[in-house]
Amino acid sequence: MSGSAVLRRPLAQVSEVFYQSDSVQALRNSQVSEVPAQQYATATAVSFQSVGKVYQSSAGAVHALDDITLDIPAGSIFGIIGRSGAGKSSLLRTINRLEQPTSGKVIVNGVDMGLLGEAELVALRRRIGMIFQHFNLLSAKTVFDNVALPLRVAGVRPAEVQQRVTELLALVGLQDKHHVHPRRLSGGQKQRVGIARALATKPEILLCDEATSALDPETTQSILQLLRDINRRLGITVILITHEMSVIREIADQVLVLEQGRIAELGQVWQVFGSPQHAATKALLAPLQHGLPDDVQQRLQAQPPASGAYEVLLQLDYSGAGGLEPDFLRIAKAFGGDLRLVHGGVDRIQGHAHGRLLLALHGQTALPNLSQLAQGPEAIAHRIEVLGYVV
Ligand SMILES: Nc1ncnc2c1ncn2[C@@H]1O[C@H](COP(=O)(O)OP(=O)(O)OP(=O)(O)O)[C@@H](O)[C@H]1O
Repeated sequence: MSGSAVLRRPLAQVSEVFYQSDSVQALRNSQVSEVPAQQYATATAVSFQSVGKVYQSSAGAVHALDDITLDIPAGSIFGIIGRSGAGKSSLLRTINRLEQPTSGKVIVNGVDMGLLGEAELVALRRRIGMIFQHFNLLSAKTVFDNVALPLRVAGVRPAEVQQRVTELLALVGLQDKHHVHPRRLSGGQKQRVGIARALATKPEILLCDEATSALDPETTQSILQLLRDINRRLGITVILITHEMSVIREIADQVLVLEQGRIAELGQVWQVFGSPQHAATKALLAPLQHGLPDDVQQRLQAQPPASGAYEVLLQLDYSGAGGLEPDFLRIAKAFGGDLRLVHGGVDRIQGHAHGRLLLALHGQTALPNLSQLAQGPEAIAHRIEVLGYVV
């Protein structure tokens, strides 16, 4: 049996004892072989069908989720983003039924979560791992015992617990920390323990609740790299919530933008980043954009000065569509040469160039037709705008 075959076992078998002796070998196999992406091309890991959630609070009813309908492809990394209170946690927690929807259905690998009895739910939760912003480790237990806990609760034999935990700690790079207590670990190491623990029962889905929000940027990168690795090597569907667009840009395939409990935007990450439609998406993307630096802003004039030398400040935007990338030779030709790069940058998201360049054009009297330069096969950018004039 291949590793991926074990990992993709249908959830209809939720009442079986999940952990089997072949699982360790399966994990080992799956660690060395990448799972072909096409295997998951049509499968759906989670299907939300008209999901609504209303909390009753002393201040009245809170409509946290409203008519959420979407599918999360199996084997993908799916990001959920939104401002504080948008409903991210509520939605994520309906997947393992930590929250019950008030209306609608959540279908996990074909199983209607709302129909499961308690025993089935316990078994199913072993197939859905979860990691948390504050790690939720047991401080009195060692790293080994934290990771072993879900296996022991599931009745796994000690020899197998030993073997599996050893493998998992090697997988997350903590092979030398078996007997250390969490208080002696860094934040990133604690999250690695959390990830190992979440993977202990060989889940098909990993839920990440602001998993990097308490970490510094460098540690965030290493945890995101680990999550990407787990997704690719083990074929586990990763569903993460975050309030940071940079996290989405780094690892997600698709992104859902929630706003006041509703779907504001949903799509491939490069498309949503390249052409954000909703005000909430634009606001979330703002910190990542190369806005006008203050010193340039202060010198910017709406009209060219009547006399003397000046520069025209141009903004060129790249949305990722059609394979169009900044080509400085063509840009210089289009504007007649005398250009300098003032500010900006381009990111590659899922192979698409996305970003913004601010260029200062010197000594120009007549500009070319900007809308023509942003159209058709000869386009030099997706959008070109004159921001003003700098003396
Ligand atoms: N148990 C609860 N009782 C009452 N209201 C709740 C409860 N849980 C969440 N809410 C409310 O539901 C809405 C959505 O909350 P949720 O935590 O899902 O949003 P979020 O996007 O995860 O927010 P954050 O980023 O701040 O964690 C908010 O208005 C919140 O106050």
